[in-house]
Formats: sequence, structure tokens, C-alpha cells
Amino acid sequence: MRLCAERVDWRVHGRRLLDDVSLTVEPGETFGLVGPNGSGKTTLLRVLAGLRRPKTGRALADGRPMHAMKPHEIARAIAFVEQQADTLDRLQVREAVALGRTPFLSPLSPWREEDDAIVDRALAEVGLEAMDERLWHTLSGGERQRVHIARALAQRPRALLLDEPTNHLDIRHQLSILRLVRRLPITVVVALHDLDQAMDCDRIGVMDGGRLVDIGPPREVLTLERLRHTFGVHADFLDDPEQDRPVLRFRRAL
Ligand SMILES: Nc1ncnc2c1ncn2[C@@H]1O[C@H](COP(=O)(O)OP(=O)(O)OP(=O)(O)O)[C@@H](O)[C@H]1O
Repeated sequence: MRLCAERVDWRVHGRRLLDDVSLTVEPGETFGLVGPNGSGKTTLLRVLAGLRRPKTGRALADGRPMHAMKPHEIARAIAFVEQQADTLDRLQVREAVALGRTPFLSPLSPWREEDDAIVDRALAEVGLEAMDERLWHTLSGGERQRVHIARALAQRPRALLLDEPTNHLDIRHQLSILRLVRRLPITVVVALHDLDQAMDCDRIGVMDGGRLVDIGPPREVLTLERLRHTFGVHADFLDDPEQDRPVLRFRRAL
């Protein structure tokens, strides 16, 4: 699915949270959104997810304006893992993940064996298959995060939006979730604070003060000058013979 933001402005009480943002994410692309705290990443993700209708500009999914799409149409196509996702207190892990199938169910299209298989697969993809009967309130922060990701995967979306999905995750699960996300054959837009992890995206966009100030392949965008200017850090790139890209090493804050 191709996701577009066209000249999107978003203001709250006269303050511009998004300032003339235009962006196209191509089908199958893994696109990283980076930027300092408060730069507008979450706001832009919410616009691309069809949750916020911009007052100026518009969001499009495969060329269709999202404000003209019905909520269930959007829910069948786009999954969004938010930073502060809702609590699912009385649910078991499996039931929480099964919620991802909701947009596809109706009296004429009840739950089927195929839906069970999709939920099984989503649980396995995030490594939660052994915990499927655990109650939500007994889970750690990282386990809850993986449940939210599994629920989004169970939606079988054509576009997946993730807001800092590796928050709360230990390093093993950070790496496995990012690897999983990169390998999905669908459009992925992921807000990330870890700039070294962002280096593995196909392209990245840099947000700064509500503006999309640069966009392109990570190595071209994340220059040492950009790291100083937008992120306020001194850094170096170090060659890593184990990888086909250099590794970012942060030295100190400006
Ligand atoms: N409803 C709102 N009313 C007023 N200000 C808001 C509202 N929503 C967001 N903001 C402000 O807009 C700015 C952008 O917020 P946003 O959450 O999009 O940033 P972000 O880049 O995702 O930040 P972070 O990296 O901290 O998650 C922030 O300064 C935030 O305080």
C-alpha cells in the first residue's frame, strides 16, 4: 500500500505540530521516522493511520483520501501500534491478539479456523506462543509491547505503523522485532529513537519542530552534520566488517 501525506498542517491552540509535511511511502518500503522528542513523529503517524484528519492537506492510502474511507476499511488495511496503547486488563494474551481479526468479522463472516491460524502465527512471530493464556495484567512492559505488535500482525495489514516499537524491549527482542518488521512484505512506517537501528530502514525521514527536514537513504540523511544540528550530538561512523554498513557511535551531547 502506498501511503501519502500531502502538505499536511496540524495546529493545536495556534501551535504548529506539523508544518507543511509531504511524504510518500512506497508499497513494501520500510520507512523510518526519526527526530528529537516532540518533533512531530507521533502526530504524523496518527495522520498516516487515518486517526487524525488534518485541517490543511490530506492523507492518502493507495491514492484514496483517508477522510473519505470508512473506519472499518482503514482498519482492514492499516495497523497502528501506538506508544501508549490501551490496556486490555481482563483479557488473555491470545484474546488480545485475536482482537486484530475484529475488522474482518461480521455476522456473515464469523470466526473461522483460518483466523485461529493467523493468531497462532502472530503469537509465534513475537515469541509469545508459550504465554497465550496469561492474563494481560500479569505481563511485563516488554511482553505487553509484543502483544500489541502481535495484534497488529494478526490484522494482516497492508501497511503497518509503529511508534517506537522497541521501547520496553530487551535487546534480543528489539533486534528480533525490527528484523521481523523489515522482512514483512508490506509498507512499514516506524518511528525510532535508536538512530543506529534506523540505519537498517530503506529510507528515513527526519522530523524537526513539526517539519520533515530531510528524507532519503539513511546513510545520506544521517550525516554527522545532521546529527549535530537536529539531534544535538557528536557522533562518528565506525566501520564494521560484520555488516555492510558502518555503525553509529555517539560521543557526547552538544
Ligand atoms: N493535543 C495536543 N495539544 C497540544 N500539544 C500537543 C498535542 N499533541 C501533541 N502535542 C505537542 O506536539 C509536539 C509533537 O508531539 P509528538 O508526540 O508528535 O512528537 P514526537 O516526535 O512523537 O515526540 P516523542 O519522541 O517525544 O515521542 C510535542 O511538543 C507535543 O507536546
